Amino acid sequence: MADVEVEPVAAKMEGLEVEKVASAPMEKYSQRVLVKTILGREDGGVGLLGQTIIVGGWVKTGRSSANVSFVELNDGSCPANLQVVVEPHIEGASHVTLTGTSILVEGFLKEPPTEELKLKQKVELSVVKFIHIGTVDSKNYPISKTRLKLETLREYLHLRPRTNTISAIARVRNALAFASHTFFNQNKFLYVHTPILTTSDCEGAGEMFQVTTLLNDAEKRKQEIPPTLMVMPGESQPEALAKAPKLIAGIPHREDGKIDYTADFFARQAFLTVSGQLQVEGYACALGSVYTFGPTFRAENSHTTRHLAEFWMIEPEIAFADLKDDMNCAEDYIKFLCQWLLDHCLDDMEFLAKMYDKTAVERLRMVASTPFVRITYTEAVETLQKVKKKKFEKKVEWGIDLASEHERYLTEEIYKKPVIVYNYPKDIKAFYMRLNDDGKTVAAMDVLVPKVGELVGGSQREERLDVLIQRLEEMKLPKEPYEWYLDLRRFGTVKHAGFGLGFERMILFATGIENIRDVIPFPRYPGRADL
Ligand SMILES: NC(=O)C[C@H](N)C(=O)O
Repeated sequence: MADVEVEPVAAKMEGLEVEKVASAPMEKYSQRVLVKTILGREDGGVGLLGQTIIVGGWVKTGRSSANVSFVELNDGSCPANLQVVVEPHIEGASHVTLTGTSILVEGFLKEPPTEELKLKQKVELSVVKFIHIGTVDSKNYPISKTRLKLETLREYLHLRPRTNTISAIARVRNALAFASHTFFNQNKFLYVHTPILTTSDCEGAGEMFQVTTLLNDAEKRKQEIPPTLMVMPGESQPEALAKAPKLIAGIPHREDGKIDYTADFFARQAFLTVSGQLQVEGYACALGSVYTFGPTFRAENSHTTRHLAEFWMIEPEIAFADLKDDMNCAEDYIKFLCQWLLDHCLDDMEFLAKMYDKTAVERLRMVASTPFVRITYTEAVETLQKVKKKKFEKKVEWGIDLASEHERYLTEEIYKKPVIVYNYPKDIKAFYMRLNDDGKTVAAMDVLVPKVGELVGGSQREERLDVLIQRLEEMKLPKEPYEWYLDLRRFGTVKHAGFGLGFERMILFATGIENIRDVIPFPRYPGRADL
Protein backbone atom coordinates (compact mmCIF):
# COMPACT_ATOMS: atom_id res chain seq x y z
CA MET A 1 0.00 0.00 0.00
CA ALA A 2 1.26 3.45 -0.85
CA ASP A 3 1.66 5.82 2.08
CA VAL A 4 0.37 9.32 1.90
CA GLU A 5 3.11 11.88 2.19
CA VAL A 6 2.87 13.84 5.39
CA GLU A 7 2.17 17.43 4.57
CA PRO A 8 4.54 19.41 6.79
CA VAL A 9 2.56 22.63 6.54
CA ALA A 10 -0.60 21.06 7.90
CA ALA A 11 1.31 19.26 10.62
CA LYS A 12 3.02 22.45 11.68
CA MET A 13 -0.27 24.31 11.73
CA GLU A 14 -1.37 21.77 14.30
CA GLY A 15 1.86 22.18 16.24
CA LEU A 16 2.98 18.61 15.64
CA GLU A 17 6.47 17.45 14.85
CA VAL A 18 6.48 15.97 11.39
CA GLU A 19 8.75 13.05 12.34
CA LYS A 20 6.26 11.86 14.93
CA VAL A 21 3.34 11.78 12.54
CA ALA A 22 2.47 8.28 11.30
CA SER A 23 1.17 7.91 7.77
CA ALA A 24 -2.25 6.73 6.66
CA PRO A 25 -2.12 4.28 3.77
CA MET A 26 -3.92 5.35 0.64
CA GLU A 27 -5.85 2.60 -1.13
CA LYS A 28 -3.90 0.95 -3.90
CA TYR A 29 -6.69 1.20 -6.47
CA SER A 30 -8.71 4.16 -5.25
CA GLN A 31 -7.58 7.74 -4.79
CA ARG A 32 -8.42 8.01 -1.14
CA VAL A 33 -7.78 6.86 2.41
CA LEU A 34 -10.61 4.79 3.86
CA VAL A 35 -12.46 6.07 6.90
CA LYS A 36 -11.93 2.65 8.49
CA THR A 37 -8.16 3.09 8.07
CA ILE A 38 -8.45 6.18 10.25
CA LEU A 39 -11.24 5.50 12.75
CA GLY A 40 -10.69 1.73 12.87
CA ARG A 41 -7.24 2.16 14.44
CA GLU A 42 -6.84 1.25 18.06
CA ASP A 43 -6.05 4.89 18.88
CA GLY A 44 -9.14 6.08 16.99
CA GLY A 45 -6.93 7.94 14.51
CA VAL A 46 -4.92 10.00 17.06
CA GLY A 47 -1.61 8.78 15.64
CA LEU A 48 -2.57 10.32 12.31
CA LEU A 49 -3.24 13.82 13.63
CA GLY A 50 -1.79 16.51 11.42
CA GLN A 51 -1.70 14.43 8.27
CA THR A 52 -3.14 15.71 5.06
CA ILE A 53 -5.22 13.04 3.41
CA ILE A 54 -7.86 12.54 0.77
CA VAL A 55 -11.14 10.87 1.68
CA GLY A 56 -14.21 10.28 -0.47
CA GLY A 57 -17.75 9.22 0.30
CA TRP A 58 -21.36 10.29 0.66
CA VAL A 59 -22.74 12.83 3.08
CA LYS A 60 -24.95 11.28 5.77
CA THR A 61 -25.93 14.52 7.41
CA GLY A 62 -24.69 18.05 7.24
CA ARG A 63 -25.37 21.33 8.97
CA SER A 64 -23.99 24.81 8.51
CA SER A 65 -23.75 28.02 10.44
CA ALA A 66 -22.26 31.35 9.44
CA ASN A 67 -18.73 30.35 10.53
CA VAL A 68 -18.48 26.71 9.73
CA SER A 69 -20.22 23.65 8.21
CA PHE A 70 -20.09 20.11 9.53
CA VAL A 71 -20.57 17.02 7.45
CA GLU A 72 -20.83 13.41 8.61
CA LEU A 73 -19.14 11.46 5.85
CA ASN A 74 -19.67 7.76 5.23
CA ASP A 75 -17.53 5.96 2.67
CA GLY A 76 -18.87 2.42 3.03
CA SER A 77 -15.76 1.05 4.72
CA CYS A 78 -17.27 0.90 8.23
CA PRO A 79 -20.42 1.90 10.08
CA ALA A 80 -18.77 5.03 11.55
CA ASN A 81 -18.88 8.41 9.84
CA LEU A 82 -15.95 10.80 9.70
CA GLN A 83 -16.73 14.32 10.87
CA VAL A 84 -15.63 16.80 8.20
CA VAL A 85 -15.33 20.50 9.06
CA VAL A 86 -15.63 23.08 6.27
CA GLU A 87 -14.89 26.76 6.64
CA PRO A 88 -17.09 29.03 4.55
CA HIS A 89 -14.26 30.42 2.41
CA ILE A 90 -13.53 26.98 0.92
CA GLU A 91 -14.83 26.77 -2.61
CA GLY A 92 -17.90 24.51 -2.70
CA ALA A 93 -18.58 24.86 1.05
CA SER A 94 -22.19 25.81 0.49
CA HIS A 95 -22.94 22.75 -1.66
CA VAL A 96 -21.87 19.87 0.50
CA THR A 97 -24.26 19.62 3.42
CA LEU A 98 -27.17 17.86 1.76
CA THR A 99 -27.63 14.17 2.53
CA GLY A 100 -26.54 12.03 -0.38
CA THR A 101 -23.97 14.48 -1.81
CA SER A 102 -20.75 12.77 -2.87
CA ILE A 103 -17.43 14.39 -2.10
CA LEU A 104 -13.77 13.68 -2.65
CA VAL A 105 -11.97 15.98 -0.31
CA GLU A 106 -8.48 16.86 0.78
CA GLY A 107 -8.01 17.93 4.35
CA PHE A 108 -5.94 17.43 7.45
CA LEU A 109 -6.76 15.47 10.54
CA LYS A 110 -7.14 17.52 13.67
CA GLU A 111 -8.49 17.14 17.17
CA PRO A 112 -12.13 18.10 17.72
CA PRO A 113 -12.29 21.45 19.55
CA THR A 114 -14.14 20.35 22.71
CA GLU A 115 -13.78 17.48 25.17
CA GLU A 116 -17.37 16.51 24.52
CA LEU A 117 -16.75 16.15 20.80
CA LYS A 118 -13.56 14.20 21.46
CA LEU A 119 -15.59 11.58 23.26
CA LYS A 120 -17.54 10.97 20.07
CA GLN A 121 -14.58 10.89 17.72
CA LYS A 122 -10.92 11.45 18.41
CA VAL A 123 -10.17 13.12 15.08
CA GLU A 124 -11.97 15.22 12.51
CA LEU A 125 -11.04 16.32 9.04
CA SER A 126 -10.54 19.99 8.32
CA VAL A 127 -11.11 20.63 4.64
CA VAL A 128 -8.36 22.16 2.52
CA LYS A 129 -10.14 21.70 -0.81
CA PHE A 130 -12.87 19.76 -2.55
CA ILE A 131 -11.62 17.69 -5.46
CA HIS A 132 -15.09 16.48 -6.44
CA ILE A 133 -18.65 17.33 -5.43
CA GLY A 134 -21.61 15.32 -6.79
CA THR A 135 -24.67 17.31 -5.83
CA VAL A 136 -27.98 15.73 -4.97
CA ASP A 137 -31.52 16.56 -5.96
CA SER A 138 -32.57 16.46 -2.33
CA LYS A 139 -36.29 16.89 -2.94
CA ASN A 140 -36.36 13.67 -4.89
CA TYR A 141 -33.66 11.73 -3.05
CA PRO A 142 -35.56 8.84 -1.50
CA ILE A 143 -32.98 7.84 1.10
CA SER A 144 -33.50 10.83 3.30
CA LYS A 145 -32.16 11.56 6.74
CA THR A 146 -35.11 10.04 8.55
CA ARG A 147 -34.82 6.36 9.28
CA LEU A 148 -36.82 4.40 6.74
CA LYS A 149 -38.31 0.99 7.35
CA LEU A 150 -36.44 -1.90 5.75
CA GLU A 151 -39.61 -2.73 3.86
CA THR A 152 -39.69 0.76 2.31
CA LEU A 153 -36.02 0.52 1.41
CA ARG A 154 -36.80 -2.55 -0.73
CA GLU A 155 -38.34 -0.15 -3.24
CA TYR A 156 -34.86 1.34 -3.79
CA LEU A 157 -32.60 -1.65 -4.17
CA HIS A 158 -30.00 0.44 -6.02
CA LEU A 159 -29.83 3.17 -3.35
CA ARG A 160 -30.40 1.20 -0.18
CA PRO A 161 -26.69 0.24 0.18
CA ARG A 162 -26.20 3.90 1.16
CA THR A 163 -27.97 3.20 4.44
CA ASN A 164 -26.06 2.12 7.53
CA THR A 165 -28.05 -1.09 7.85
CA ILE A 166 -27.75 -2.38 4.30
CA SER A 167 -24.07 -1.46 4.07
CA ALA A 168 -23.35 -3.23 7.38
CA ILE A 169 -25.18 -6.30 6.11
CA ALA A 170 -23.19 -6.16 2.86
CA ARG A 171 -19.94 -6.17 4.83
CA VAL A 172 -21.13 -9.04 7.04
CA ARG A 173 -22.16 -10.96 3.93
CA ASN A 174 -18.77 -10.41 2.35
CA ALA A 175 -17.04 -11.52 5.55
CA LEU A 176 -19.12 -14.70 5.71
CA ALA A 177 -18.33 -15.55 2.08
CA PHE A 178 -14.63 -15.01 2.67
CA ALA A 179 -14.78 -17.02 5.91
CA SER A 180 -16.50 -19.88 4.06
CA HIS A 181 -13.75 -20.09 1.45
CA THR A 182 -11.17 -19.83 4.22
CA PHE A 183 -12.73 -22.61 6.29
CA PHE A 184 -13.01 -25.06 3.42
CA ASN A 185 -9.62 -24.29 1.96
CA GLN A 186 -7.98 -24.59 5.37
CA ASN A 187 -9.55 -28.04 5.61
CA LYS A 188 -8.31 -28.98 2.12
CA PHE A 189 -11.65 -28.81 0.32
CA LEU A 190 -11.57 -27.83 -3.34
CA TYR A 191 -13.96 -25.19 -4.68
CA VAL A 192 -15.87 -26.63 -7.64
CA HIS A 193 -18.17 -24.58 -9.88
CA THR A 194 -21.38 -26.46 -10.51
CA PRO A 195 -23.76 -25.42 -13.30
CA ILE A 196 -26.64 -22.98 -13.04
CA LEU A 197 -28.44 -24.50 -16.03
CA THR A 198 -29.25 -28.16 -15.68
CA THR A 199 -31.75 -30.88 -16.41
CA SER A 200 -31.31 -32.59 -13.02
CA ASP A 201 -33.86 -32.01 -10.31
CA CYS A 202 -31.68 -32.67 -7.29
CA GLU A 203 -34.45 -32.67 -4.73
CA GLY A 204 -36.88 -34.48 -7.04
CA ALA A 205 -39.53 -32.03 -5.87
CA GLY A 206 -40.29 -30.38 -9.23
CA GLU A 207 -39.63 -26.88 -7.91
CA MET A 208 -37.52 -25.80 -10.85
CA PHE A 209 -37.72 -22.68 -12.99
CA GLN A 210 -37.58 -23.46 -16.67
CA VAL A 211 -35.33 -21.56 -19.04
CA THR A 212 -36.74 -19.98 -22.18
CA THR A 213 -35.22 -17.76 -24.83
CA LEU A 214 -36.50 -14.58 -26.40
CA LEU A 215 -37.05 -15.55 -30.00
CA ASN A 216 -36.04 -12.59 -32.01
CA ASP A 217 -33.44 -13.95 -34.32
CA ALA A 218 -34.83 -17.01 -36.06
CA GLU A 219 -31.99 -17.26 -38.54
CA LYS A 220 -29.42 -17.38 -35.79
CA ARG A 221 -31.36 -20.04 -33.96
CA LYS A 222 -31.68 -22.08 -37.12
CA GLN A 223 -27.96 -22.55 -37.15
CA GLU A 224 -27.63 -23.15 -33.43
CA ILE A 225 -30.37 -25.62 -32.63
CA PRO A 226 -29.24 -29.20 -32.88
CA PRO A 227 -32.16 -31.46 -33.79
CA THR A 228 -31.71 -33.55 -30.65
CA LEU A 229 -34.33 -35.24 -28.58
CA MET A 230 -34.82 -34.60 -24.91
CA VAL A 231 -36.17 -37.48 -22.89
CA MET A 232 -38.06 -36.10 -19.95
CA PRO A 233 -38.31 -37.69 -16.51
CA GLY A 234 -40.80 -40.56 -16.70
CA GLU A 235 -40.67 -40.95 -20.49
CA SER A 236 -39.25 -43.61 -22.72
CA GLN A 237 -37.44 -42.69 -25.96
CA PRO A 238 -40.42 -43.43 -28.27
CA GLU A 239 -42.80 -41.54 -26.01
CA ALA A 240 -40.52 -38.57 -26.02
CA LEU A 241 -40.19 -38.76 -29.78
CA ALA A 242 -43.95 -38.75 -30.23
CA LYS A 243 -44.31 -35.70 -28.01
CA ALA A 244 -41.26 -33.85 -29.28
CA PRO A 245 -42.00 -30.51 -30.83
CA LYS A 246 -41.47 -30.50 -34.58
CA LEU A 247 -38.53 -28.52 -35.74
CA ILE A 248 -39.58 -26.08 -38.43
CA ALA A 249 -36.62 -24.10 -39.68
CA GLY A 250 -34.77 -25.35 -36.64
CA ILE A 251 -37.31 -23.90 -34.20
CA PRO A 252 -39.49 -26.22 -32.11
CA HIS A 253 -43.18 -25.99 -33.05
CA ARG A 254 -46.22 -27.51 -31.41
CA GLU A 255 -48.94 -29.49 -33.23
CA ASP A 256 -51.00 -26.34 -33.77
CA GLY A 257 -48.08 -24.81 -35.63
CA LYS A 258 -47.18 -22.32 -32.91
CA ILE A 259 -43.66 -22.01 -31.59
CA ASP A 260 -43.13 -24.25 -28.59
CA TYR A 261 -41.57 -22.25 -25.82
CA THR A 262 -41.52 -25.12 -23.36
CA ALA A 263 -38.55 -26.83 -24.96
CA ASP A 264 -36.66 -23.68 -25.31
CA PHE A 265 -33.07 -24.45 -24.48
CA PHE A 266 -32.08 -25.11 -28.09
CA ALA A 267 -34.99 -27.52 -28.58
CA ARG A 268 -34.41 -29.06 -25.20
CA GLN A 269 -35.68 -28.30 -21.77
CA ALA A 270 -33.38 -26.81 -19.17
CA PHE A 271 -33.92 -25.49 -15.68
CA LEU A 272 -32.23 -23.31 -13.11
CA THR A 273 -30.48 -25.48 -10.56
CA VAL A 274 -32.08 -26.14 -7.17
CA SER A 275 -28.81 -27.46 -5.73
CA GLY A 276 -25.30 -28.21 -6.95
CA GLN A 277 -25.16 -31.37 -4.87
CA LEU A 278 -25.53 -34.08 -7.49
CA GLN A 279 -22.84 -32.59 -9.71
CA VAL A 280 -20.50 -31.85 -6.83
CA GLU A 281 -20.85 -35.49 -5.74
CA GLY A 282 -19.20 -36.41 -9.04
CA TYR A 283 -16.22 -34.28 -8.06
CA ALA A 284 -16.15 -35.58 -4.46
CA CYS A 285 -16.00 -39.09 -5.90
CA ALA A 286 -12.78 -38.15 -7.65
CA LEU A 287 -11.16 -35.36 -5.66
CA GLY A 288 -12.19 -36.22 -2.10
CA SER A 289 -13.36 -33.13 -0.27
CA VAL A 290 -15.01 -30.45 -2.37
CA TYR A 291 -17.56 -27.68 -2.05
CA THR A 292 -19.68 -25.54 -4.28
CA PHE A 293 -20.94 -22.06 -3.49
CA GLY A 294 -23.34 -20.38 -5.83
CA PRO A 295 -26.87 -19.21 -6.51
CA THR A 296 -29.69 -21.76 -6.43
CA PHE A 297 -33.33 -21.33 -7.37
CA ARG A 298 -36.65 -22.63 -6.10
CA ALA A 299 -39.96 -22.09 -7.89
CA GLU A 300 -41.90 -22.18 -4.64
CA ASN A 301 -44.66 -19.66 -4.23
CA SER A 302 -43.48 -18.82 -0.71
CA HIS A 303 -44.13 -15.46 0.85
CA THR A 304 -42.40 -16.06 4.17
CA THR A 305 -39.58 -14.10 5.79
CA ARG A 306 -37.23 -17.06 5.28
CA HIS A 307 -37.68 -18.00 1.61
CA LEU A 308 -36.32 -16.56 -1.62
CA ALA A 309 -36.72 -17.71 -5.21
CA GLU A 310 -32.98 -17.13 -5.69
CA PHE A 311 -30.64 -17.82 -2.81
CA TRP A 312 -27.02 -18.80 -2.29
CA MET A 313 -25.96 -22.12 -0.93
CA ILE A 314 -22.64 -23.53 0.24
CA GLU A 315 -22.52 -27.25 -0.35
CA PRO A 316 -19.57 -29.30 0.81
CA GLU A 317 -19.32 -32.95 -0.17
CA ILE A 318 -16.86 -35.36 1.45
CA ALA A 319 -15.69 -38.75 0.22
CA PHE A 320 -15.00 -41.52 2.74
CA ALA A 321 -17.24 -39.81 5.27
CA ASP A 322 -20.44 -40.78 7.06
CA LEU A 323 -23.22 -38.85 8.78
CA LYS A 324 -21.16 -38.24 11.90
CA ASP A 325 -18.33 -36.66 9.89
CA ASP A 326 -20.95 -34.59 8.10
CA MET A 327 -22.44 -33.30 11.35
CA ASN A 328 -18.97 -32.56 12.74
CA CYS A 329 -18.10 -30.58 9.62
CA ALA A 330 -21.35 -28.57 9.70
CA GLU A 331 -20.94 -27.75 13.38
CA ASP A 332 -17.31 -26.70 13.02
CA TYR A 333 -18.12 -24.61 9.95
CA ILE A 334 -20.96 -22.70 11.66
CA LYS A 335 -18.78 -22.09 14.73
CA PHE A 336 -15.97 -20.87 12.49
CA LEU A 337 -18.33 -18.40 10.78
CA CYS A 338 -19.53 -17.00 14.12
CA GLN A 339 -16.01 -16.61 15.45
CA TRP A 340 -14.95 -14.97 12.19
CA LEU A 341 -17.60 -12.29 12.56
CA LEU A 342 -16.51 -11.61 16.14
CA ASP A 343 -12.90 -11.30 15.02
CA HIS A 344 -13.39 -9.38 11.77
CA CYS A 345 -16.74 -7.60 11.83
CA LEU A 346 -17.39 -6.61 15.40
CA ASP A 347 -18.11 -2.95 14.56
CA ASP A 348 -20.82 -3.93 12.08
CA MET A 349 -22.18 -6.63 14.37
CA GLU A 350 -22.40 -4.20 17.29
CA PHE A 351 -24.15 -1.67 15.10
CA LEU A 352 -26.70 -4.22 13.88
CA ALA A 353 -27.20 -5.56 17.41
CA LYS A 354 -27.92 -2.07 18.68
CA MET A 355 -30.45 -1.44 15.92
CA TYR A 356 -32.18 -4.81 15.50
CA ASP A 357 -31.35 -7.57 17.92
CA LYS A 358 -29.64 -6.82 21.20
CA THR A 359 -28.63 -10.45 21.64
CA ALA A 360 -26.90 -10.90 18.25
CA VAL A 361 -23.28 -10.57 19.42
CA GLU A 362 -23.92 -12.65 22.52
CA ARG A 363 -25.48 -15.33 20.31
CA LEU A 364 -22.39 -15.47 18.11
CA ARG A 365 -20.23 -15.97 21.21
CA MET A 366 -22.52 -18.68 22.52
CA VAL A 367 -22.65 -20.57 19.22
CA ALA A 368 -18.90 -20.31 18.69
CA SER A 369 -18.17 -21.86 22.06
CA THR A 370 -21.01 -24.28 22.94
CA PRO A 371 -21.38 -27.82 21.59
CA PHE A 372 -24.55 -28.28 19.53
CA VAL A 373 -27.24 -30.63 20.80
CA ARG A 374 -27.62 -33.81 18.69
CA ILE A 375 -30.88 -35.76 18.81
CA THR A 376 -32.55 -38.22 16.49
CA TYR A 377 -35.76 -37.27 14.73
CA THR A 378 -37.57 -39.82 16.91
CA GLU A 379 -36.24 -38.15 20.07
CA ALA A 380 -37.18 -34.73 18.69
CA VAL A 381 -40.76 -35.89 18.08
CA GLU A 382 -41.01 -37.42 21.55
CA THR A 383 -39.64 -34.24 23.13
CA LEU A 384 -42.10 -32.05 21.26
CA GLN A 385 -44.99 -34.33 22.12
CA LYS A 386 -44.26 -33.80 25.81
CA VAL A 387 -44.62 -30.02 25.46
CA LYS A 388 -47.74 -28.97 27.33
CA LYS A 389 -47.21 -25.21 27.39
CA LYS A 390 -47.75 -24.62 23.68
CA LYS A 391 -50.23 -25.76 21.11
CA PHE A 392 -48.61 -26.32 17.74
CA GLU A 393 -50.58 -25.55 14.60
CA LYS A 394 -49.33 -28.76 13.04
CA LYS A 395 -49.74 -31.81 15.27
CA VAL A 396 -46.50 -33.56 16.13
CA GLU A 397 -46.54 -37.20 15.03
CA TRP A 398 -43.77 -39.53 13.94
CA GLY A 399 -43.53 -39.20 10.16
CA ILE A 400 -44.34 -35.51 9.78
CA ASP A 401 -41.93 -33.07 8.29
CA LEU A 402 -41.06 -30.81 11.21
CA ALA A 403 -42.53 -27.36 10.60
CA SER A 404 -40.75 -24.13 11.37
CA GLU A 405 -42.77 -23.75 14.62
CA HIS A 406 -41.41 -27.12 15.83
CA GLU A 407 -37.87 -26.41 14.75
CA ARG A 408 -37.83 -23.06 16.45
CA TYR A 409 -39.40 -24.42 19.62
CA LEU A 410 -36.67 -27.03 19.91
CA THR A 411 -33.86 -24.56 19.53
CA GLU A 412 -35.35 -21.43 21.14
CA GLU A 413 -37.38 -22.82 24.00
CA ILE A 414 -36.12 -26.29 24.86
CA TYR A 415 -32.39 -26.33 24.21
CA LYS A 416 -31.65 -22.63 23.66
CA LYS A 417 -28.79 -23.44 21.31
CA PRO A 418 -28.29 -25.04 17.88
CA VAL A 419 -29.74 -28.53 17.58
CA ILE A 420 -28.83 -31.16 15.01
CA VAL A 421 -31.71 -33.52 14.31
CA TYR A 422 -30.73 -36.69 12.44
CA ASN A 423 -32.14 -39.96 11.11
CA TYR A 424 -35.36 -38.69 9.54
CA PRO A 425 -38.18 -40.88 8.19
CA LYS A 426 -37.27 -41.88 4.64
CA ASP A 427 -40.68 -40.86 3.25
CA ILE A 428 -40.15 -37.17 3.89
CA LYS A 429 -36.61 -36.99 2.55
CA ALA A 430 -34.91 -37.03 -0.85
CA PHE A 431 -34.07 -40.16 -2.82
CA TYR A 432 -30.29 -39.79 -2.51
CA MET A 433 -30.12 -40.13 1.28
CA ARG A 434 -28.65 -43.34 2.68
CA LEU A 435 -31.19 -45.83 4.00
CA ASN A 436 -30.54 -46.84 7.61
CA ASP A 437 -30.60 -50.46 8.75
CA ASP A 438 -34.06 -49.99 10.31
CA GLY A 439 -35.44 -49.64 6.76
CA LYS A 440 -37.58 -46.69 7.96
CA THR A 441 -35.16 -43.82 8.37
CA VAL A 442 -32.39 -42.26 6.34
CA ALA A 443 -29.01 -40.86 7.42
CA ALA A 444 -30.13 -37.26 7.06
CA MET A 445 -29.44 -34.34 9.35
CA ASP A 446 -30.73 -30.78 9.73
CA VAL A 447 -29.02 -28.12 11.78
CA LEU A 448 -31.67 -25.99 13.49
CA VAL A 449 -30.79 -22.65 15.00
CA PRO A 450 -32.62 -20.04 17.08
CA LYS A 451 -34.48 -17.34 15.10
CA VAL A 452 -34.23 -19.15 11.78
CA GLY A 453 -35.05 -22.83 12.21
CA GLU A 454 -33.37 -24.91 9.51
CA LEU A 455 -29.97 -23.52 8.59
CA VAL A 456 -28.37 -26.65 7.15
CA GLY A 457 -29.74 -29.78 5.51
CA GLY A 458 -27.50 -32.69 4.68
CA SER A 459 -27.06 -36.42 4.60
CA GLN A 460 -24.87 -39.38 4.03
CA ARG A 461 -25.54 -40.33 0.40
CA GLU A 462 -26.80 -43.72 -0.71
CA GLU A 463 -23.70 -45.31 -2.22
CA ARG A 464 -25.25 -48.77 -2.89
CA LEU A 465 -26.45 -49.00 -6.49
CA ASP A 466 -29.27 -51.49 -5.87
CA VAL A 467 -30.67 -49.57 -2.89
CA LEU A 468 -30.50 -46.28 -4.79
CA ILE A 469 -32.38 -47.73 -7.77
CA GLN A 470 -34.97 -49.13 -5.41
CA ARG A 471 -35.37 -45.70 -3.75
CA LEU A 472 -35.89 -44.03 -7.14
CA GLU A 473 -38.58 -46.58 -7.94
CA GLU A 474 -40.26 -46.20 -4.55
CA MET A 475 -40.41 -42.46 -5.04
CA LYS A 476 -41.71 -42.89 -8.59
CA LEU A 477 -38.79 -40.99 -10.04
CA PRO A 478 -37.58 -41.93 -13.52
CA LYS A 479 -34.24 -43.68 -13.79
CA GLU A 480 -33.08 -42.20 -17.10
CA PRO A 481 -32.27 -38.66 -16.01
CA TYR A 482 -30.30 -40.02 -13.08
CA GLU A 483 -28.30 -42.61 -15.07
CA TRP A 484 -25.16 -40.49 -14.86
CA TYR A 485 -25.66 -40.20 -11.11
CA LEU A 486 -26.03 -43.98 -10.84
CA ASP A 487 -22.71 -44.29 -12.70
CA LEU A 488 -21.01 -42.84 -9.64
CA ARG A 489 -22.22 -45.98 -7.81
CA ARG A 490 -21.38 -48.30 -10.73
CA PHE A 491 -17.81 -47.20 -11.04
CA GLY A 492 -15.82 -47.14 -7.81
CA THR A 493 -18.59 -46.22 -5.41
CA VAL A 494 -17.60 -44.79 -2.06
CA LYS A 495 -19.25 -43.81 1.18
CA HIS A 496 -19.76 -40.05 1.11
CA ALA A 497 -21.74 -37.27 2.75
CA GLY A 498 -22.46 -33.58 2.40
CA PHE A 499 -24.74 -30.73 3.30
CA GLY A 500 -26.08 -27.41 2.12
CA LEU A 501 -26.00 -24.24 4.22
CA GLY A 502 -28.43 -21.51 3.17
CA PHE A 503 -26.16 -18.49 3.02
CA GLU A 504 -28.89 -15.88 3.58
CA ARG A 505 -30.26 -17.85 6.51
CA MET A 506 -26.80 -17.76 8.05
CA ILE A 507 -26.84 -13.97 7.70
CA LEU A 508 -30.30 -13.79 9.32
CA PHE A 509 -29.08 -15.94 12.15
CA ALA A 510 -25.90 -13.93 12.65
CA THR A 511 -27.39 -10.46 12.44
CA GLY A 512 -30.88 -10.94 13.84
CA ILE A 513 -32.42 -9.21 10.82
CA GLU A 514 -36.00 -10.47 10.47
CA ASN A 515 -36.59 -10.68 6.74
CA ILE A 516 -34.43 -12.63 4.30
CA ARG A 517 -35.20 -10.04 1.60
CA ASP A 518 -32.97 -7.59 3.44
CA VAL A 519 -29.82 -9.72 3.57
CA ILE A 520 -29.35 -10.32 -0.18
CA PRO A 521 -28.53 -7.30 -2.36
CA PHE A 522 -31.21 -7.94 -4.98
CA PRO A 523 -33.91 -10.22 -3.55
CA ARG A 524 -36.02 -12.33 -5.89
CA TYR A 525 -39.36 -13.54 -4.61
CA PRO A 526 -42.78 -14.13 -6.15
CA GLY A 527 -43.53 -11.10 -8.28
CA ARG A 528 -40.17 -9.41 -7.77
CA ALA A 529 -37.20 -9.79 -10.09
CA ASP A 530 -36.67 -6.24 -11.27
CA LEU A 531 -33.34 -4.46 -11.03
N1 LIG B 1 -25.98 -30.30 -0.67
C1 LIG B 1 -26.98 -30.62 0.10
O1 LIG B 1 -26.97 -31.59 0.80
C2 LIG B 1 -28.19 -29.71 0.09
C3 LIG B 1 -29.41 -30.38 -0.47
N2 LIG B 1 -29.23 -30.81 -1.82
C4 LIG B 1 -30.56 -29.39 -0.42
O2 LIG B 1 -30.80 -28.70 -1.40
O3 LIG B 1 -31.20 -29.28 0.61
